[in-house]
Amino acid sequence: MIKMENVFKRYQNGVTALNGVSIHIEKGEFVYIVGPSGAGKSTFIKLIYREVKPTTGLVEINGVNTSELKEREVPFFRRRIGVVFQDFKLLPKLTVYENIAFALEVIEESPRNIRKRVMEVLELVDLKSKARFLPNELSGGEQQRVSIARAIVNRPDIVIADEPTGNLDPDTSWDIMSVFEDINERGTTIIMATHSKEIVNKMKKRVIAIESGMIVRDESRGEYGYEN
Ligand SMILES: Nc1ncnc2c1ncn2[C@@H]1O[C@H](COP(=O)(O)OP(=O)(O)OP(=O)(O)O)[C@@H](O)[C@H]1O
Repeated sequence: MIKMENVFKRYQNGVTALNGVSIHIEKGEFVYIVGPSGAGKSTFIKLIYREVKPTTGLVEINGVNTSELKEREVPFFRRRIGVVFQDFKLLPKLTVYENIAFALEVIEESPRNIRKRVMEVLELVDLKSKARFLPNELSGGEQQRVSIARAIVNRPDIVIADEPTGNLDPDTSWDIMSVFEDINERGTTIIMATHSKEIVNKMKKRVIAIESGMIVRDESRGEYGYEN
């Protein structure tokens, strides 16, 4: 499902963010990406949804070589990938409902289907009662739940999350993690970059550690492995 072979990523300023990465991630896995600041975690995540392309090497997602994608094919490719960010990235003038529906409107789902799917995901993240609220009327954890709902409303095969609990307090972070666990139990692959030692050590999932652009550890029930 996610395959990288000997991937190098060098940015235009000359920084080599990834330095020969090879990895396979299968459908339904839950994977933590850990490592020091600047190690290349975000770059690894961005390669998966084709925010960046490898300089050399192969990145294949759901059988698609991302280097071969044309710009106009990228939106279609991304329909099968949900993305959750540390800073939520909700549209401030749209309600909770509209923020989620937007992801379906752009792919021209029928109004009936949109309503059904939005209500389903709002139920999953336990926010039905706040459907008409604006993002700034919600707590940080609620906003992150909206952004997760938006990421999954297309029923993607893969959800990637870059530091999704980075702006949240510990209790709220655990709520968010249980939402990700629910989504994973329904068969969706989850790839999450995090600096949270507590979360990684408690969850006992696959852990891939990146340092200086290289994979230095890949354990099936791993630990965070750093002091922070
Ligand atoms: N768009 C860019 N242009 C140039 N250099 C970049 C760009 N994005 C990242 N880098 C550099 O690539 C390296 C890896 O960055 P990346 O964001 O992937 O690390 P990270 O492990 O996610 O770090 P953090 O934990 O601090 O978020 C860093 O040296 C960074 O400065």
